[in-house]
Amino acid sequence: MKGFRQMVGGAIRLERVEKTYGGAGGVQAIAPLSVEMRAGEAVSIVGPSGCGKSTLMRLIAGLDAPTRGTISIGSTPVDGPVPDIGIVFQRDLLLEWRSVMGNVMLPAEIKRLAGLEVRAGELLKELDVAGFAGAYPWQLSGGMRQRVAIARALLTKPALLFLDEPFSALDALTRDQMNVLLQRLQTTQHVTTLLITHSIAEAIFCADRVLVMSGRPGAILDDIRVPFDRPRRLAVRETPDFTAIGRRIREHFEKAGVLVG
Ligand SMILES: Nc1ncnc2c1ncn2[C@@H]1O[C@H](COP(=O)(O)OP(=O)(O)OP(=O)(O)O)[C@@H](O)[C@H]1O
Repeated sequence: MKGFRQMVGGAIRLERVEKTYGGAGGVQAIAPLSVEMRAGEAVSIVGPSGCGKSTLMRLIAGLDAPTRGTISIGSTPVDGPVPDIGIVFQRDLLLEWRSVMGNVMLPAEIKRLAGLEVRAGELLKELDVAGFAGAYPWQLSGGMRQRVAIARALLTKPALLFLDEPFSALDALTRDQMNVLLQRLQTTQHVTTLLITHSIAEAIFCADRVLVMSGRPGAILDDIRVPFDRPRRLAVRETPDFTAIGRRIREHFEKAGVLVG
């Protein structure tokens, strides 16, 4: 485990990565793209629908191979599924027949890791669902289910946490709560986080850096550092600096014609 942790603990580096589905004449999802993410950094990716955000995440996770270019994590090239990575999707993918604790402990069972019960309990507490450890997913609200999915993703202390539009199906208030919770987790869990979102405010609030993607084939239009201290309160969204970053992102989309203001 320690050796592996060293392997995935480093920076994520993409060099001239391209992805075309379906061979020559197929759908070019990612244009040649180079970017680096530091270990422990929280990065959001925001971009129009179909621009290749999920593709990019799948490539970094090693779940799909680039057509051209290279990806490495630390000093190790990504040439297959990256182990020790927690992934959260829009659908929580909880197993309905398992309790909350049973769902959170699933990665430990699959990887045959013993002694993670205490960590599971701590994560449920940190995510404010400790009182529901014995409940079943169908007894929980959407926001609570997603908290459990995040606890499950973090159980084995992954170096990387990837979230693909995790809060898109939640109501606005619950989504705000989840944003506060995610940025709190990023400071307590010291995990490199990659968040894909359609929400400009969410992208800024949750991250140290926002990558703005163009329409397909996806390229990086802008790379914006987010300067706010942590922990962050929602009120930061009303500050002039936050508004200015939001405007800068929106202008990219307006210029590209994907957002009419
Ligand atoms: N397995 C696949 N085979 C063929 N084309 C695909 C495949 N996966 C994605 N695509 C295409 O690649 C492009 C990028 O898709 P991707 O899902 O990465 O975009 P996205 O930015 O995550 O979209 P959204 O915001 O709508 O979720 C799209 O045109 C999509 O139709």
